[in-house]
Amino acid sequence: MSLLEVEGLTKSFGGRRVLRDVSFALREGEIVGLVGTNGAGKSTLGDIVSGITAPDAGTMTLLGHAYAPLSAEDARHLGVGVVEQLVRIDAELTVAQAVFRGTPQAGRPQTELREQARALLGEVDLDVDPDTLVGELPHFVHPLVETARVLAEDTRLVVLDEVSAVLLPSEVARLHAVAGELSRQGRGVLYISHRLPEMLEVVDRVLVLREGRIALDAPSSALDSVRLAAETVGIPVTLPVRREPAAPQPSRPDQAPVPAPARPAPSDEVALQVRNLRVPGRVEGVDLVLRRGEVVGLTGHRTSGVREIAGALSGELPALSDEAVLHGEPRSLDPSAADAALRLPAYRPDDDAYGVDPGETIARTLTQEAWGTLTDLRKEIATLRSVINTVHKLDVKTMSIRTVFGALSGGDQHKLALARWMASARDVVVLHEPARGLDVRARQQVRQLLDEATAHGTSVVVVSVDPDELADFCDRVGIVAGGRVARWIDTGELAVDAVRERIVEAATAA
Ligand SMILES: Nc1ncnc2c1ncn2[C@@H]1O[C@H](COP(=O)(O)OP(=O)(O)OP(=O)(O)O)[C@@H](O)[C@H]1O
Repeated sequence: MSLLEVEGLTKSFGGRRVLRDVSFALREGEIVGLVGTNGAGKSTLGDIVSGITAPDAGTMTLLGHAYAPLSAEDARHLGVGVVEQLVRIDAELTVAQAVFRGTPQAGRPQTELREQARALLGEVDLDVDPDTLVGELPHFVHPLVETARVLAEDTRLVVLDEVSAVLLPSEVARLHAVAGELSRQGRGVLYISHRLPEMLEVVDRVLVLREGRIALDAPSSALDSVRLAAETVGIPVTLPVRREPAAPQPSRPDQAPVPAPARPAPSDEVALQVRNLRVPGRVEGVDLVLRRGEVVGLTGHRTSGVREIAGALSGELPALSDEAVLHGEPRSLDPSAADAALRLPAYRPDDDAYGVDPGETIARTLTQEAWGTLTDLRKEIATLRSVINTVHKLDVKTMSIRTVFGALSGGDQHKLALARWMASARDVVVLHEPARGLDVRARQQVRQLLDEATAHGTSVVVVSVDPDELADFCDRVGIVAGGRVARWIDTGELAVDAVRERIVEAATAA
């Protein structure tokens, strides 16, 4: 039986029509993937289904009854829950209170909630004490707490909006186990993601949203990630009725988004050398050599020490080393060492609003100049041209450069913030999750930003949970475990898929 039926949904923001006549059905026990480019309208559709946004037109039914939620709370009462990647739970609550907030049990004493919360956290495989304050948890844990909350309610349908974007492969596997369990219980899942290979492992069916419409509705068994990427960006492919298990069809190069060409090899000149890097209790004896123009990736479990290595390089954590040399100049890993401190600039997409005022226009965000102070018309025209070029080059979906930054889709915000940051990136920099939440084409655009920077001699340390991002962007990838780099994977001679597999294998074993 259909759990959810959506008929003719339409939604516009300002003059931009985001959804046009969207119709689909989701059956009980079905896990349906929703993909599309940045700004395609996936979150908008997820928000309508989960009551956060009202459609302009169209109807929905839930288990055969008319369904038109007035708010997210209303939707939850009617049986539809949502987990958003950027959910921020009140820092003052305990984890147990967070799990039960908005449910009939909310307000019960902590002693009563604790054991039930522990069981639910166990279901999402989250080893967190229910008495911990939410403010003490890293942000990536919030969506998992939120998933436990969905389990606490009698939710018939769960919308997972890019929850996997910030998760390690092992954590994604847990999320998939939860989705599988929901499906076995006859509940439905609408799974929004840009991480296509992983998504295809769990969903039964995939909807591709393109130009506001459902451009493809196909069983996952008929797709692979290359075909799905092509469908996402709108290059038509003919789908076989089912996948041939013995002989997978080779993808024709003209069907796939064009892969970025190989980056020129980094120079032999050493940009940064650190010997025996230590962060007491977390990192032990890491040696790092970064050549000029090289992109080196680091990944590992949450407790592996990978974040601490990055924190030591960017001067956020006090650290020790036997030697640290930046372009031949001795440096100190002690952040308080005045002029000699290493303190590499670091970009983090999960910094609140990327350090950008969400109410500021795209134009001002990119120019970082107060308008009205420019007196030279030619300079003003050149500045605006460069803003328009960036918006075009990065394919940002907006009708005007005067649109406020906060109204852009998550992926478009991230692309612009990264472009702004990279414009002033020099020398050696640390990038955390540079492709987080980006569609297949946007990833190539970020790769291009990196290529341009490295061609000018910038060297980059990429810290990431995403094996595809690491395989695609980096010359070498270090798998961190137990406070050390357990293994280096050279990406140069291997196809991206093979590198991805090695990273997943090594990171899972470490
Ligand atoms: N509240 C809003 N006000 C104005 N425009 C909005 C609003 N919410 C969404 N939009 C616009 O609607 C379009 C679709 O946004 P949406 O967030 O649904 O895209 P998405 O497919 O989820 O993208 P991403 O993959 O980048 O998260 C974007 O162009 C965005 O700018």
